[in-house]
Formats: sequence, structure tokens, C-alpha cells
Amino acid sequence: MADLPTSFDHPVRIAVIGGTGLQKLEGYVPIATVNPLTPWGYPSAPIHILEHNKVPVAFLSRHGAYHQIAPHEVPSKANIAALRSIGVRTVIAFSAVGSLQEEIRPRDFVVPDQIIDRTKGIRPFTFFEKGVVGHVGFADPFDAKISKVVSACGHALAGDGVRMHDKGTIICMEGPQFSTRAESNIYRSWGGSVINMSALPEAKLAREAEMVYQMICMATDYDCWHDTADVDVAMVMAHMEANGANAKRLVGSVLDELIKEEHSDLVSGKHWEGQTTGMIQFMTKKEGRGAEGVKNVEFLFPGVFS
Ligand SMILES: CSC[C@H]1O[C@H](OP(=O)(O)O)[C@H](O)[C@@H]1O
Ligand SMILES: Nc1ncnc2[nH]cnc12
Repeated sequence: MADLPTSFDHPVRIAVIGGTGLQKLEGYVPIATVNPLTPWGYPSAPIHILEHNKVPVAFLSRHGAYHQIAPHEVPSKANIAALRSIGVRTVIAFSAVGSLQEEIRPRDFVVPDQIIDRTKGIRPFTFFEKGVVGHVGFADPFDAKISKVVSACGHALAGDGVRMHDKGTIICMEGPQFSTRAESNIYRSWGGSVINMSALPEAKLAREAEMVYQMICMATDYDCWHDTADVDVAMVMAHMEANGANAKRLVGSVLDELIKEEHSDLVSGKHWEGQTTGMIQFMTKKEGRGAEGVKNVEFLFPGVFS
């Protein structure tokens, strides 16, 4: 992709963030590679702009181009801000997860509707600081409208062997070590469906940035609560590889659906517009705002304080 343009003049509304085992999206025509510098640095990797049925979509590899970024090191603020700066308002985020429930079998897909935060507070997790205070609602961390579209695409691929679960609670742990057996059993008793290390702070930051955000999970193991073998990286990668074609098929069919004209208001995030900006404008009084916080938030929402 060395000779591709490094800028792109049209807004790109939809992005896919690829996780473990999904470092590229094949089968799309690459048209540009952009690397926006944000107040929080560069994104995990240059963002590939790909064309899908004549509509541009963005792809960003969460752990970098070579899987060199650990879950606690993912620059989520830069990732979300960079995507928003190129026009993205809908993020479909892919994640390899451990299953905490018997009926979610390795290689099954889950469209989660809840998250329990088991990160340790060491990841930068908000855009609103340094003299700009803001509190967004996060009762439902994903986007109910998009989740219906994703579920329907998954069920339509049942004939290809895609098994889709329409809801579930993600336990997002700190990692990078996997859980102890005691932890795994506690998470089950809390009602956790699946476990990963990546849903947060990504989902929180997308909400602060007024973006539509939905994670698609693919189970790669039964963590360590089950009487089968305990999770390890080889197991995760083997299931990702074995079911990679279905993962790509599912992402492709979600993109096919989302680029349809009938979803244009939805993917433009019209229903989130103003939810954050309206709140931060009145939360911190003008006299108390900090210059750095204002400059940072203006990168996300140009003109919000002028
Ligand atoms: C390689 S197993 C643990 C690793 O896999 C998942 O990554 P992602 O969510 O980016 O697909 C999990 O969250 C951990 O980061
Ligand atoms: N068991 C597990 N725990 C945390 N993250 C994971 N990603 C894939 N499997 C996982």
C-alpha cells in the first residue's frame, strides 16, 4: 500500500477497528492511508481507507500493524479522536473473547449489550479533563440500533456456519495476563457472558465523542473455568484463524448493510449529536475552563466553545 495517497478529502462515516487476528480487511479496494496526529498522539496504526461498493470505509488495527501494542497500551484516545477527525461517526469494533457460558461455544459470535469494567484505572479513559469537565450517560454502552443490524447480518449467515448470540455482558479485564480460575468463576457468577481486554476505554471514549459504537465478539476459548483446556494465546489464534473467513464474511455483510442509503442517518450518528457538546458547554463555566482541556476538546468538536 506504499503508493497510496496519504490524505482523503471526503468524510468517511464508518470504521472497523480490528482486534486480535483481524489486522486487515481483505477484499476491499484500498484508496488511501491516513495517519492523523491528535492531541493524544497517533492512532495505533495508519488508518486504511478502503472502498466498498463505491463507499469509503476506514479500517484501524487496534494492536498496531504487527500486533505490537498490548491491550493496556492501546492509544484509545488517539484512535477514537483520529477516526472522528476523518468523519467517522460509526465504529464496528471486533474483538476475540473468552466465553464464560457453556452455550457460547468457541467460534460463536456475540453482539454484547453490556460491559463490566475490570480494568484497573491505568488506561487514559476520558477526553474531559484539564479544565473541561463532562459526564456522559453509559447505562447502555453499545448502540441498540446498530446492534439489531449486526445481529440480523449474523443470523443471515447461519448457513455459512455463523452462530450469533444477540446479547451478552462483556467483562473487560486489565490483562495482559489471563484470569485466575477464581476470577473466571466470579465473573460467571456476576452474569458475564464473555471476557476480553479491549472493550474499555474504547466504548467510553466513543460515547464521549458522540459516536455510534458496537463491538462484535468472537469466542476463541472457554477461559479457564471450563473443564476443557485453559486458554492460551495459541488457542485464541487457532480459533481466530479457523473461523477468520466467517469473521470477515460477517464484517463484510455488516458493512454492505450499513452503507445502504436507508441507514445514512443512523451511521451519521444523528441520534448522538449534541448529547456531549450540549453538556460540556454548560458544565464548566467559561472562566474556569483550562486552556489545554479546551484545545483538546476543540480537536474533537471544532468550534464547540466559540
Ligand atoms: C490474544 S488473547 C487476548 C487479547 O485478545 C483480545 O484482543 P482484541 O479484543 O483486540 O481482539 C483481548 O481483548 C486481548 O487483548
Ligand atoms: N479468555 C480470555 N480472556 C481475556 N481476553 C481474551 N481474549 C480471548 N480470550 C480471552
